[in-house]
Amino acid sequence: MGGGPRTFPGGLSKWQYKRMHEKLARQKQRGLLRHEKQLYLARLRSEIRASHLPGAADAAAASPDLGGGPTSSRAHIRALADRFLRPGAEDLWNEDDGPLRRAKTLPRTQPARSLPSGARIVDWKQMDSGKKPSQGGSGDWKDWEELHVEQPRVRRGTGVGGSEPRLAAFNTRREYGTVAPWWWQWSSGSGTPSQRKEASFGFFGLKRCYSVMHPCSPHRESSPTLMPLGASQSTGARNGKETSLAMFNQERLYSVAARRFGQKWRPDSSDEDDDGISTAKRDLRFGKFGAPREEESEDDEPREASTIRRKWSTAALRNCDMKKDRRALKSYEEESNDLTGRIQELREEIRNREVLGAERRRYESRGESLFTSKRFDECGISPLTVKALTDAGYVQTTVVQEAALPICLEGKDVLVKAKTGTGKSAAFLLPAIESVLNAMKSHTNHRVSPIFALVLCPTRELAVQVTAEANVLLKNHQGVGVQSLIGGTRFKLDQRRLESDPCQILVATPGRLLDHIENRSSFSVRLMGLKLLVLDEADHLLDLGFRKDIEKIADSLPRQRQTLLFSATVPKEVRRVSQLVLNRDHVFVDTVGLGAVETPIKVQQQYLVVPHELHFHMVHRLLREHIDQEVNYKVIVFCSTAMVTEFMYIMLRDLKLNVREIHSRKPQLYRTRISEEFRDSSRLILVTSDVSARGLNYPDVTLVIQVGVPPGREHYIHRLGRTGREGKSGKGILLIAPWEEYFLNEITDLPIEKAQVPHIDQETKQKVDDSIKIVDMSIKEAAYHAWLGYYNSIADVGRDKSMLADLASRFCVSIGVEKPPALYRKTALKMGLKDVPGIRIRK
Ligand SMILES: Nc1ncnc2c1ncn2[C@@H]1O[C@H](COP(=O)(O)OP(=O)(O)OP(=O)(O)O)[C@@H](O)[C@H]1O
Repeated sequence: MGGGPRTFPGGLSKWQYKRMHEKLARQKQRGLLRHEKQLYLARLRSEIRASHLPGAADAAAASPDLGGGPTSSRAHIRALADRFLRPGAEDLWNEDDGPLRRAKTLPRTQPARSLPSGARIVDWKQMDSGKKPSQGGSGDWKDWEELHVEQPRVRRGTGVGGSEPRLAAFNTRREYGTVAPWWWQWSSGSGTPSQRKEASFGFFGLKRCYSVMHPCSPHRESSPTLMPLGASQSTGARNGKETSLAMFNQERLYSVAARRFGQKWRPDSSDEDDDGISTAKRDLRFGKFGAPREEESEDDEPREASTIRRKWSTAALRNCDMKKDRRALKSYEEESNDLTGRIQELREEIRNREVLGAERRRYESRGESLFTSKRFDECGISPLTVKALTDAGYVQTTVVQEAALPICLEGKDVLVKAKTGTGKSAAFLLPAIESVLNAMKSHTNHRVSPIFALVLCPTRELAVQVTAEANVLLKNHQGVGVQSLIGGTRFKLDQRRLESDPCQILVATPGRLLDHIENRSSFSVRLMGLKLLVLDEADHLLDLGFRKDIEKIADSLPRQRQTLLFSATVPKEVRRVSQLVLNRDHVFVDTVGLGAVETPIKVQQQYLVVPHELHFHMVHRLLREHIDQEVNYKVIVFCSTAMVTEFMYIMLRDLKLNVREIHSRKPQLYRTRISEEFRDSSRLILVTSDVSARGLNYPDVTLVIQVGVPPGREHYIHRLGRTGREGKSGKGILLIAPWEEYFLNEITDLPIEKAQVPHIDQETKQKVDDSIKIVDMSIKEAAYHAWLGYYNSIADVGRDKSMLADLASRFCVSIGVEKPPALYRKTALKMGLKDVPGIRIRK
């Protein structure tokens, strides 16, 4: 394994080194966020303060931008607004920023699942009704067996079973969901909570795009934007088109924001004096967009405002916020030109959005048919590539390919979100090939053979798969090559391969790529010609575990390049950190849609709540049942850790099931061989860990079983996505213990149902118990340690150490170990498990 000359400074082991990096990355992320918040609040404070200083009006006239410094305050506000309010950035909003859609579409009596804007609204509803999501489950598994065996199928969320009181603490997410928005709590006004909630809905329902300025707003309480729903709607845009126009009207946002600080805003001239701009001009600016004028939507200064302003104005940023030079006003013609350009931009944005929306509606109305009517020969890609595509059976584009290809081929940076199994690989490989072909035309230096396109994948198997797909697409292009660079192979061999067979497209895993960058200067030189960088499974690559490596890699690549990010899941945090690699003007292509179900519609999703002690028996039972029903079965069983995977594999093999295993503890050659075998066969079961969760395209998987809670919602979606690919049907089962039900709160928007628990007869139970017995004790011990480490790292579970120890003991029973194996003192210390009852320490 490994093989490369990776050195770990300070004599650290690989794992210590990895952990240290993860910790540093976490700290860095926290620091960045904190810094950004502080900066933002400081800007706001300085604005308010400036407007209240003696002679502020004069000063404002003389020096309208009191921000000064490297970035002016208004420029910073504009930058933030740009980032958070551009079309498609809705998912960057925090839970407490309020609902995303207009209030009109969200009748409060409507069931949460049918609300278009999804989970956020559910939280508010829960808050309203004081209802809590179901917390089923009994404490004792023996009682449970009697109680649950013939339990009728109940849809989750309808409140089944009683909750296990001491496990209620796990429902932290639910608790967060009910916390009032921070700006709301901040409010100094009176009123009943429900009234204030109405007000907040009204505010965001009407002009959510303004709320980025809200933290500094000194007049929240009496602003007309805080009116009840009905009233606020009456001042909203008058028809559908106007609504969308108003949504994109960023100038208007800046203007309103500036007014909130007692200053005026001037489109596209953030640092300029706004004096002298006539109302007529302002009307011209806003009237054409169909949005109401500022005067119509913004209230006068409220009474409480001055008090709050005074309070805030005590914060001082001193001279560093003072603008030094006064800038010249733009001429009227320049203004008009700006405006015309802006209108054009807005029109384009709206058209793009309409096209994508229409495409998505078509996609959904076809019952999630994967393909569009657009053919590859209409996409502007090389005829030789089209020929290769046709040979491979690709004629029509899929939804994501149709949506992403034109933008990628334009050379723009793109972040693409599309469901699992919908053809994202081709959507980034085709632009990569085009980019290479273009670069080769202009490349004249034959001494070094540059790598023009680099694709990063989080796992080795995925990198191998993407390389294979690229090879298929390149088959008619003489002189264009693709290679993979993955861990688990010998570094020297990689080196020789790269030198003897230079490629233009490289598919790599981050760790091994970094080894080459850091240790081979000739390799870094080859990367200097890079034109295109792709991050497949981008959210994972930008996650804490990889981020440091990605940052280092990005630092060693040319800044003038195109970057494409692809994933089936794009959480908010990832949208934020994606700016590490994307340029500011990147496009976000979301073929899933905000509030839409993120999993393939044709995949039936169920969950089973079974005590830990019976998990292995239940997996065997489910597999047997599936094998009986499905002639060409092909099943993937996901386990939480590599060692639990190993345990499960040995047990199932002993039960005479046709089973294979892939996890990180296996040598790479073995992993690749098994992966290929599983891809090409049917009537096979693959037991695996999260190394197989993302991107891997195993055709015709009929069932995915997830044993225990996945680390997060995204993991659940990606694991499930191994079935129901290319628009086919499939089935997913999540097997959890009663205390793991907290996870269901993370996937409330997915169509998952509680399934009837199959009965396990005594004979089957005995058979499984016997197979558990034959597993080697060292594997059981390792599985226990790994299990403990896994759940300790999950915040919802790891918080209460004594409970964790208790649950781990129950896991021990399930793997046939009476007494929990002892931990090394150092490990226990690191995990915060020293002196915790139930945790044994090695002497
Ligand atoms: N235009 C097309 N025509 C026919 N088949 C296609 C087309 N595009 C992709 N496919 C096939 O669809 C399957 C899924 O593609 P791919 O692996 O790229 O999905 P994905 O969206 O990247 O999935 P994941 O999110 O799991 O990574 C593959 O078998 C691929 O060959």
